Amino acid sequence: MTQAKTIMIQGTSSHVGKSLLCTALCRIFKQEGYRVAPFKAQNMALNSYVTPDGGEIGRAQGAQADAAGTPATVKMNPILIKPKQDLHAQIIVLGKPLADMSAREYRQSFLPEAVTLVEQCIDELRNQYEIVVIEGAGSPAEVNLKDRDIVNMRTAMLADAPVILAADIDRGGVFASLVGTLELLEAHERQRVVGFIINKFRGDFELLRPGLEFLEERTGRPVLGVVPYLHNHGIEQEDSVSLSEKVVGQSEIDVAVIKLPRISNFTDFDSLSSFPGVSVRYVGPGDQLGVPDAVIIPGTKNTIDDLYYLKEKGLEQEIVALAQRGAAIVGICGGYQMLGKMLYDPWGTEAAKGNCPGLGLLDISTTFFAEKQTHRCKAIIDPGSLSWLDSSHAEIQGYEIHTGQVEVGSQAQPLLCILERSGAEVEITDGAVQGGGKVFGTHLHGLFDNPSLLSDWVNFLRHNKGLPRVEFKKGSTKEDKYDKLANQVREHLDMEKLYRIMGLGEYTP
Ligand SMILES: NC(=O)CC[C@H](N)C(=O)O
Repeated sequence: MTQAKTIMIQGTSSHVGKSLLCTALCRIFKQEGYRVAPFKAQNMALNSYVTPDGGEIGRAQGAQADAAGTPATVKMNPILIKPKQDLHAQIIVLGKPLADMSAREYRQSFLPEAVTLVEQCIDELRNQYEIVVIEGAGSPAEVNLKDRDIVNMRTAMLADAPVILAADIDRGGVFASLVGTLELLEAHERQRVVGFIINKFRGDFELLRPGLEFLEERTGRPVLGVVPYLHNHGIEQEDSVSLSEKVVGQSEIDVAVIKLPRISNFTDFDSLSSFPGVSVRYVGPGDQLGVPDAVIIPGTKNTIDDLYYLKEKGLEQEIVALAQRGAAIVGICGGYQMLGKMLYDPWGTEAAKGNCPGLGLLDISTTFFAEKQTHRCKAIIDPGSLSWLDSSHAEIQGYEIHTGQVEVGSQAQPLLCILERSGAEVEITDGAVQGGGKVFGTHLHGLFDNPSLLSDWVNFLRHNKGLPRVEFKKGSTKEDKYDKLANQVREHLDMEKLYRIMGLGEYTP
């Protein structure tokens, strides 16, 4: 059986744009007619993606599979590390939680097996697809971590992948970081590096040219592309760094999202922040909550510890006071659980801290179980639960990632009924509402990615302020965005050289 060709993007550091470059490559090769799969051996992130069969992987590989036009599978990101408490993380293996481990336990008891797992996944993908686009993590030159590397050069060797080193010119130091990274690699690793990509360029190309010549002369390797800084591409990246880059301007509707220490799936609010007239402010430690029109408590890897955070920072009282003044309050997943009266953690699934009273804005109580629910869902909002929702907008989609189970008390009303979970028909109520829809919560992530529901909610907030209705004009689709990204990146890549390096034959534009 012929195995897929492979190409790997590694970086000189984190956040040089590896994920986005891999997404672009997945789409470029798809456009060229290849069957493409993305791969990253191990991710550390709290934003995760639920595969169609209910497995949990990093969001970047999910987006890359979408860009490649293939269903995401757990093999594309077999290990996902979700930091939970300071020194502990939940280790997700092949889409399901394996155990909570300290860094030391991970290294000693799991890493040796991990190599075999990574190898099997790469082999399977290579047997099934024609091209596998592989992403590294951080930098391959962390000499202190070399013995535990499974995600950079170890993966490149297992996949027999040529490696392109990418660097971020916007940060500066690009020549030193590329030459320095090469220098610190072992000879056999260095041989794998076939060229460079200078990413996030926004200067005068003529001024850069001597630098490129220097690089090629000094290292004997080509610069395969100088890719411009791409703004507003609208494509998800999972790094938490990207949250601090989100900028907000002045606008008519002020939505405050509490930036919990273990915030998860903050991509939930991307569509909301693109809605005309809405600004989404992430309120972190030291930021003022102020008097927003709505407060959203987002998902969290650790509801109980993050609830203590709200209490310690005085945010609990502030949010309750805002609710009393009539602000809209929304809780998504962990944030939904926090809005309730009590949270019980009899088995210490979340934290060592046991039970904890919630904000009491919804008459619900949550108990955390060992079993985690990860599903893509179709659901229907209960008629009459949200006074502001047009009844023709009640069918929604979302996804679940939680261990908590909620009981709804008599003062609250259930929000919705899940009708399909991971492809199977079900009938499960979820979420709760009080005050006709002023305060509500649900376990479903991706709620605001339902454009009609989003528009109705924003217009409800506008109505409360005496502002006129606005319609949410559907922007470009995800498919258009991937095509645009691919076209922009392709234009700045030496495709002929890339094809030759990957053994794909002649490139015909
Ligand atoms: N995604 C989330 O917000 C999860 C909430 C909570 N940690 C649970 O597992 O139930």
